[in-house]
Amino acid sequence: MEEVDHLAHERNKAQFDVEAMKIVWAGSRHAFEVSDRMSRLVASDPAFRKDNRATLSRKELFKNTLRKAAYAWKRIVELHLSEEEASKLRFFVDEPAYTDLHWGMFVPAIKGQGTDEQHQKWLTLAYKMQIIGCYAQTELGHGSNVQGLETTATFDPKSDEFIIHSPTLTSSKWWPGGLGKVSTHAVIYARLIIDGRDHGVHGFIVQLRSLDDHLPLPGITIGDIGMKFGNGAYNTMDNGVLQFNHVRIPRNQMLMRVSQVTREGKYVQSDVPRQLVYGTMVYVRQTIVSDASSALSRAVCVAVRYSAVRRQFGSQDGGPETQVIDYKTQQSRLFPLLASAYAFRFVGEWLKWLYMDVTKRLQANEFSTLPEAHACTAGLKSLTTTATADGIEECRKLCGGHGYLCSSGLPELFAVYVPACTYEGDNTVLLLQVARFLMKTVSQLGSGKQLVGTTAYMQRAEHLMQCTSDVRSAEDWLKPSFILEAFEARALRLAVTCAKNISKAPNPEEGFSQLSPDLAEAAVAHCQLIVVSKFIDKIQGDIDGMGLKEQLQALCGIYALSLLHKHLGEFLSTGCITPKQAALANEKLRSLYAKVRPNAVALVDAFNYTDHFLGSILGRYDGNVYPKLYEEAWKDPLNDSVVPDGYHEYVRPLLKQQLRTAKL
Ligand SMILES: CCCCCCCCCCCCCCCCCCCCCC(=O)SCCNC(=O)CCNC(=O)[C@H](O)C(C)(C)COP(=O)(O)OP(=O)(O)OC[C@H]1O[C@@H](n2cnc3c(N)ncnc32)[C@H](O)[C@@H]1OP(=O)(O)O
Ligand SMILES: Cc1cc2nc3c(=O)[nH]c(=O)nc-3n(C[C@H](O)[C@H](O)[C@H](O)COP(=O)(O)OP(=O)(O)OC[C@H]3O[C@@H](n4cnc5c(N)ncnc54)[C@H](O)[C@@H]3O)c2cc1C
Repeated sequence: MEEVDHLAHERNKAQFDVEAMKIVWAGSRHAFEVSDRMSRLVASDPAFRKDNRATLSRKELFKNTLRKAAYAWKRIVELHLSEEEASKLRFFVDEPAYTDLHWGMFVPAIKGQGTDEQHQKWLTLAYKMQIIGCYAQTELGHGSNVQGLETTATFDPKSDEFIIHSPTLTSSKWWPGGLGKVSTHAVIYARLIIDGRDHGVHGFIVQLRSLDDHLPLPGITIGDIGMKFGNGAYNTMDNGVLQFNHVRIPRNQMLMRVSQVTREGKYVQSDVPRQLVYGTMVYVRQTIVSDASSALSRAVCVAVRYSAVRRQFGSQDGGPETQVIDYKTQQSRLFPLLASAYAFRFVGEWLKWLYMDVTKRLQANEFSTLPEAHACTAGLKSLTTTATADGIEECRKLCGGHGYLCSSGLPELFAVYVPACTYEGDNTVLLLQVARFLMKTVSQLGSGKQLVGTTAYMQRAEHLMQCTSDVRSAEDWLKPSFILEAFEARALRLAVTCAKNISKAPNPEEGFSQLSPDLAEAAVAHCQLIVVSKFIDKIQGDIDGMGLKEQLQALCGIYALSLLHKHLGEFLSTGCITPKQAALANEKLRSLYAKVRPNAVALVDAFNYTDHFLGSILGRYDGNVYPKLYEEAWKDPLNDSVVPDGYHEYVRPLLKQQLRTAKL
């Protein structure tokens, strides 16, 4: 049967080269080709089927994930895939698994905090998956407060070993992914105790399970922590609980790049800053920002395509009804999310560059950019995951009732995504880290210290503290200099106000605590400025292809001006713009929505997602929604029989009783 493209009329309207945009989205032609090849490989292999996840029991679901992970690894080895290809393959398999923690945290923790000898021994095994590792930091009693962890690693000079112990219930490791049922090893974080003295939290490699029969080693109690939010979703992961009862490990299993314990039990701190113990988190936070653009773009792709298919009201003379994407309210909710997906993509690219830069410097023992890398990764992780989780839920609502069906793909996407606001650092806790960095920076203003990187704008504090915007027409709001100045002035003024108020408190810590809600807002303003400025940088760089720049400029304007609209109170109360200028911004925003409207479907096509990856009937490429929704309903196990299980036990007696009552 000939396939009909129900969205062809939308695609024909596009005013830019979609194929060229696919390359901009992917980052380069090479990245596009790898991504395209891997997505097709996964989509065409029935072993990676995922449409039944919501109906499987936890045990079936988990076993299915084990099968897929093993099969994925087999394909990676058979096809000699590079690291880049393998990680794309994993991405398109689209199912959280223990392998994420093995490759995403266990390996990076050893790489970042281990010595050359430790790399030699452990990475060799880990790269071949001859051991499987996880990252066991969080405990039942402490997650955010890493310094509060209670697990102990006590040095025993007699045997040259550490004794790993969980002294309390709250010291049980709790949450690590891959720990519950699969990992053979873990990097665990514990307090280093030597001769009764506590040297704080350090990382140790500990074997948890036998490599022969997978049973926990003596002294180790281990299991899964139970069902999590949503059907399918993150329940493919075995988040675990772990207790140690005086478990001994050799001294050389402490990760010793940052500090060492000698044979004599002497604690030696190297020149490397202690904060490198937190280095794995910096790495993962950076990857989470790119993941945010993937998750948001996926939800937006579904909502845009479906909004173009769905029609409600407005039929005249028997003509077709209005496509819901033509309602201005739909556009004002949907297009800022489309713009955010692009914005997060570009800031994610930049953050990856920043991370690689700081890593190179660290290798050369140059640590000066570490605080900024920490602030940027923490802040952008917080900003993008909050916006993405909220955005996925908004996309579900944008799809009306059908968005609530699992076959829309959106409920599972939300359930699997929303813990990103908590893991790898609670989003509020991370904003307060950014705020500390900002307060330090503000305190250095006027000291003559050169500010660089993302705080360089504060160098112009004298101007930014008193300037008023020169915007005179709606068109002015498209000029990068006007947008940047408004965002810079708002961020700086919020930060300076916080600093002034803190200085009135009895002491800085008390002041910081009292002001923390305002500080979190100042941190958001600073992070939004980073995203806006990186979007502008991207457009000002080399972008080839018919109409691409115009579309990206429109999206950048929508991203910035919709934020301005959302946070209008801050822009007005800090005196960065006037009410008249706010009205002009709104006027511009409306015209940008109109500009994006004919291109909306093509702008989501540029994500190049296969129907397999999207996993959504509403987001199908061909827009053939209704027949497929109808077909899908009949596949539900509840429709296996016409009369449901339980009818004879529970429904029929009820009906009979009502009949009797009726006769009475
Ligand atoms: C299929 C086949 C496959 C094939 C292969 C294919 C490959 C597949 C690959 C797949 C890939 C998938 C990716 C992974 C998936 C992830 C999944 C999710 C997993 C989630 C994991 C987790 O969930 S894992 C636990 C994370 N748990 C936190 O996230 C705790 C937050 N809590 C803190 O992070 C600290 O506790 C907190 C608050 C800073 C206070 O720290 P604190 O108590 O020490 O107190 P302070 O605030 O005073 O900080 C003292 C000074 O340290 C500075 N500083 C602080 N942090 C710093 C830092 N990171 N770097 C530098 N500097 C830092 C600070 O700026 C201060 O500096 P200064 O003194 O100069 O001011
Ligand atoms: C799906 C999932 C997977 C995970 N995987 C892993 C893993 O692989 N390995 C691992 O080690 N951990 C893992 N974790 C744990 C995760 O890192 C922690 O849950 C996270 O760091 C938050 O810590 P918490 O649970 O202690 O939250 P809490 O700190 O208890 O947060 C509770 C509330 O208190 C607030 N709060 C806390 N401290 C402050 C403060 N100083 N100021 C203001 N407000 C504050 C928070 O904002 C939040 O609203 C995972 C968690 C989840 C949900």
